[in-house]
Amino acid sequence: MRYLTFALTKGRLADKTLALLEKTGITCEEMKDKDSRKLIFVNEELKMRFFLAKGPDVPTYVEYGAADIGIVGKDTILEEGRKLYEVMDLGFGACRMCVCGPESAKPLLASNQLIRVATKYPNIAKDYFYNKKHQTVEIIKLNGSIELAPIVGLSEVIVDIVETGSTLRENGLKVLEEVCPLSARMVVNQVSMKMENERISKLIEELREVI
Ligand SMILES: Nc1ncnc2c1ncn2[C@@H]1O[C@H](COP(=O)(O)OP(=O)(O)OP(=O)(O)O)[C@@H](O)[C@H]1O
Ligand SMILES: O=P(O)(O)OC[C@H]1O[C@H](OP(=O)(O)OP(=O)(O)O)[C@H](O)[C@@H]1O
Repeated sequence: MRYLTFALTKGRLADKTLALLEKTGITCEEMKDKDSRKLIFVNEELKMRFFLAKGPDVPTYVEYGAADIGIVGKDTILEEGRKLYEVMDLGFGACRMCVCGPESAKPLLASNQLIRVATKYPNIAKDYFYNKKHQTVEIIKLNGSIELAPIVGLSEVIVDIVETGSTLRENGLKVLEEVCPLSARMVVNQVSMKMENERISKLIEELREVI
């Protein structure tokens, strides 16, 4: 039997991902050691391999077949636009992709004026405004602390993740429009889905039972 390889997302989603896998009996104790610099972990008994990667890299590993299965946020799946199967909503990591800004930016969203949109998600932002048949927007790519942009005058609005709403509140910003709900998803390589159908289907069933 060949090894089934899992690409898991580092950071916020990691602990919940490992906890969920553990509920189905998929364990990898070594992976919990936060001080370890080891990159790949093997469970010989289950014939499975696991590694943690930056979110945007997870769909890349899965599309190329370097990982059979990935666990990653829906935002990253949409942004990366890779060829893969999204097979399951895992429920955790729930948040929303939103257009946010100061209340004063609301009329701009309904006008024909060109607006600047700062975001870590340029493809999601572009698609959203294109589908809304909105006026052309200028997308400004940032890598973090996106809420700063309208405060310092870099953009009129932002497209970003909202979870509790605290970051917006503490910076005098509001949700102006909702783009889509988000959560962690399981994704599968298109060839692996055929070649390893039995093992992957069994895994999906087991995950369904514990979610
Ligand atoms: N409040 C939140 N903010 C950001 N992402 C969230 C939030 N809640 C859940 N998520 C999910 O967690 C993933 C982001 O995880 P994390 O915050 O570790 O990465 P990141 O901040 O984008 O990475 P980095 O720190 O490398 O820039 C998102 O892709 C999203 O699906
Ligand atoms: O609604 P909230 O619960 O406040 O969560 C949303 C905030 O969390 C994320 O930022 P993150 O902490 O990842 O930092 P970053 O902006 O540097 O990416 C996101 O980009 C928002 O800024």
